[in-house]
Amino acid sequence: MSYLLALDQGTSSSRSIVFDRDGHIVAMAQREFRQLYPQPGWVEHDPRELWDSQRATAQQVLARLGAEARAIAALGITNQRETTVVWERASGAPIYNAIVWQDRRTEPICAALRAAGWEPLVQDKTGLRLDPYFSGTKLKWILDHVPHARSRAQRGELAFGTVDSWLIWQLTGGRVHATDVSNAARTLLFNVRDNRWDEELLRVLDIPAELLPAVYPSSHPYGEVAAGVLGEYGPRGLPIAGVAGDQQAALFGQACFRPGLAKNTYGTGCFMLMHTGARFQPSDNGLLTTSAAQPSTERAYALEGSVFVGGAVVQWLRDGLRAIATSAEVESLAASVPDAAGVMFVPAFTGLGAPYWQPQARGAIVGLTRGTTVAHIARAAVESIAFQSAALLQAMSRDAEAGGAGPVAELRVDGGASANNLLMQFQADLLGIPVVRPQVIETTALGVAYLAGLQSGVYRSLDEIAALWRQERRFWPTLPRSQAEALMARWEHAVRQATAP
Ligand SMILES: Nc1ncnc2c1ncn2[C@@H]1O[C@H](COP(=O)(O)OP(=O)(O)O)[C@@H](O)[C@H]1O
Ligand SMILES: O=P(O)(O)OC[C@H](O)CO
Repeated sequence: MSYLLALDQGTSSSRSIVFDRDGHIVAMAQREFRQLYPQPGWVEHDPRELWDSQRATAQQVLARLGAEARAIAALGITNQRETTVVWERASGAPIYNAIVWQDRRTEPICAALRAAGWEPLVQDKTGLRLDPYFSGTKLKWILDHVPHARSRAQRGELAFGTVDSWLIWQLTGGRVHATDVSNAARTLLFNVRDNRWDEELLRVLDIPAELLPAVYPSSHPYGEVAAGVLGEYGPRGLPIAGVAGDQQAALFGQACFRPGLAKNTYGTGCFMLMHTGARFQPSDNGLLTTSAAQPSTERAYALEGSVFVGGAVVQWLRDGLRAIATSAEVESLAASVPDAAGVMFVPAFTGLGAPYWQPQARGAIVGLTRGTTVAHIARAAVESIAFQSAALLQAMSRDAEAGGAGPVAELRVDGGASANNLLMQFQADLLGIPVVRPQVIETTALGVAYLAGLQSGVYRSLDEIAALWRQERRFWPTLPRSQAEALMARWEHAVRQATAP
């Protein structure tokens, strides 16, 4: 029996999961770490805590397996994307905290670059936008603000990495400085058409090339875990064989390998990705183009849209309004009324992401009457997750049609909030296509386990992996299309109210 170990370094916790060859979970451990908010709009992690928490969970699952840990054929790494770490090559010490993807401090840098007319070039080469979300301006900020950082970088003394590179460095005892295409694609520095760091973009952002990691396919022999790093049960010479950004890993774990196959992850935010095949396809509808996980040197792309506040709206009901005690309770509260009675909730707490890109928007609850109860607000909150996701899928479908792909036939779902049946049914009703939940919703970790398994010979083909995908439940649309369209029109009206100056 071959096992695969996936390290999933997420925004709020580090997880390690061991899968068997059929994609079943054998052991799992999770640990949270501190979120640091040094100033409004700033979000940081301590890179040492990311590594310590990740290592601790890996050691925990290995200890749980004991002698069976020897059956682990390979290790895969998947991670929160864009988050930026710079460290000293000699000592391995970070020179600044990790600047997290949510951090907005580099908006002035982005605004200056937009004003100088760089956005079309950036979009054409990277598929991204000039937004603080991505690594490039975060790296520039560190080089601009940490004393001597740029000159030290030019002398080759420093290393930059997204979280995958940081973990690879630690796991290999500082021997390997590398990343994969799906992570490099989120930096603003990587030309996703040619799969290489782009000299012109490096010049525009004033980034010395000496900082950059080597870029490999998502299935690749990255190196071996150094002796002792994973404790007494760490298998000797364990190969790091798969690396991918978490959303691309989830697309892979959902077996979306062909154009038109799409998944939506319902976590704190929502991330919808649709595979678009081997051709770079720009979006005309406010989405990003990104590299999908690439198990070989063959190109693979996806369209991506992110909703900033997804399951987080439920956390707000819990912690802000104190309307529920646990996130799961929202389902019964929302189900206690037949509908939201005309209430629309636009949870634009931190602006709106794709396809609206309205950083100044703020939350709005509209359509209140004397009859409105907390149950209606809870229902509208749950529905807002589906409305935002439906707007993404509409944009994606328009792009897919323009690119010659057929319509999206079904939406595969995962993430914590995909457990909410009411939400999933409403999603299917709005979309007019089936919403399909797999048996394993840890698809991020599963995806990178598959990538590592392809490299290490546990799997021989994508078909073999696709055959392992198992449906747990399918939600069929039941609402007449005219009613769904009327609801979407009311949603768009509410969005306009939330974005009005
Ligand atoms: N039954 C539920 N209905 C709606 N939202 C839920 C439910 N259970 C969890 N959530 C939300 O899902 C999110 C957690 O999902 P998870 O996939 O663990 O997120 P992340 O990976 O972003 O930390 C939280 O925002 C939580 O409020
Ligand atoms: O860590 P998650 O699951 O919130 O995902 C974060 C994304 O990768 C950010 O782009």
